[in-house]
Amino acid sequence: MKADAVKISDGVYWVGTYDWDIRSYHGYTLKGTTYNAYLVFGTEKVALIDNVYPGTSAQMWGRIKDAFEKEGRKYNIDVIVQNHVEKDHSGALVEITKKFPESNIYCTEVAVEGLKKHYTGLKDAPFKVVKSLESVDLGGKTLTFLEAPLLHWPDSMFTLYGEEGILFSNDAFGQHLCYTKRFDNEIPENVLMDANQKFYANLITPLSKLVLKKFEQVISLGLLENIKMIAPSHGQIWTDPMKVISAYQDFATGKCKNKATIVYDTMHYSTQKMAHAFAEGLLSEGIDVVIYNLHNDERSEIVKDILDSKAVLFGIPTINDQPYPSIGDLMYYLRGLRFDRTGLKKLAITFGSMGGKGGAAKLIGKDLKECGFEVLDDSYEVIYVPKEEELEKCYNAGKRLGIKLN
Ligand SMILES: Cc1cc2nc3c(=O)[nH]c(=O)nc-3n(C[C@H](O)[C@H](O)[C@H](O)COP(=O)(O)O)c2cc1C
Repeated sequence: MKADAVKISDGVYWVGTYDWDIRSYHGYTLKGTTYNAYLVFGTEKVALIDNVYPGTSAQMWGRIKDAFEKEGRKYNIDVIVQNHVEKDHSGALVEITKKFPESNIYCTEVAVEGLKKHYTGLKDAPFKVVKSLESVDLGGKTLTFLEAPLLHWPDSMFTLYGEEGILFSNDAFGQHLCYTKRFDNEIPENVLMDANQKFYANLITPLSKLVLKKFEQVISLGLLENIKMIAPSHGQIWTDPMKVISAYQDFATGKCKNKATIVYDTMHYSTQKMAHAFAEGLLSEGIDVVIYNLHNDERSEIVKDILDSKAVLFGIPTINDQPYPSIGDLMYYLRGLRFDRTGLKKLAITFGSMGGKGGAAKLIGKDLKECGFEVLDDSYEVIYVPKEEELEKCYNAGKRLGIKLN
């Protein structure tokens, strides 16, 4: 198909694809995303950095053809860089190697194994294993590789086009957005930063310590000041790298807003009344409050707000001697994300309505401790519909928490 390449710098083009229709990706809700691939034209060689999700490659081929026409160059890719194994960045790799059998695939040693496990067509592919600070010269343009194990998979690496200071960071610094403009400053800033936060919360949170280590390494190698642009594999390209780097530093060190997230579910609206009373108490102390109802809202959005909240309040009624089960989905997710990996524990309060012995609030309090939260109180349980004085107790508890957070 015919599709235009987007020039992002001298001899560098975005040749990725729009996925307009995707609404859920490994449980992450989104309204479309982009799979960003980039072509870098040196005087001698041409490199393709990352590629696209299986089934979307027609767009990419259209853009690649367009970029070659724009540059007036012979249609040949010499260097294939695969920063990460995951299918949304490697789905066209077999096609690419078939079209350009003379080209090498530059990736980490771990990536070779991962790619072979994903694609039988790569059994005898011409891999070229690279290590940190090894380079390939394209002629006037140098690509330098930086291994980034576990950021976010064991195979991950970054590629730096040194002369122009463009960091091809793959998933790091990405956002699931599907705008038709490619740069950060071409879309509303709040939308960009919100998408960045959601991406960090869901994919990078458990890696916070590694993020800080990687920043230290990049600084000690003197690379940071050279980075003028960050071109991730999803969403917008950062022309202001420090904006996203400082956001990552804040997230990775557990810096929070004066904010609390309340998450609840309810069968007959009693727990909801309690949630609203806690919210009013927090608001009376000037704390920002975000409320999610587990019946309507899903985990990938909820954790975005937990990320920069100092406290989280969980309200769950008891059913069959257990917490209402919708909390289980979120709880398993929190257990993996481990918001305390920053070294700081978020405060938590649990509450809920019951009809008999109750116990849900205590049970989820125990689970939350195991997930790395500091549970302040797990005893706010009321029988059936909360009375005015019981709601006042919730309000006062919210207020006390607000004072603590200020
Ligand atoms: C199917 C069912 C099972 C329940 N099991 C229990 C239980 O085991 N222990 C208890 O204390 N309450 C139990 N309850 C009572 C609820 O916890 C109670 O109605 C509570 O007020 C519901 O809070 P909500 O209005 O926020 O949904 C049960 C309710 C239902 C509908």
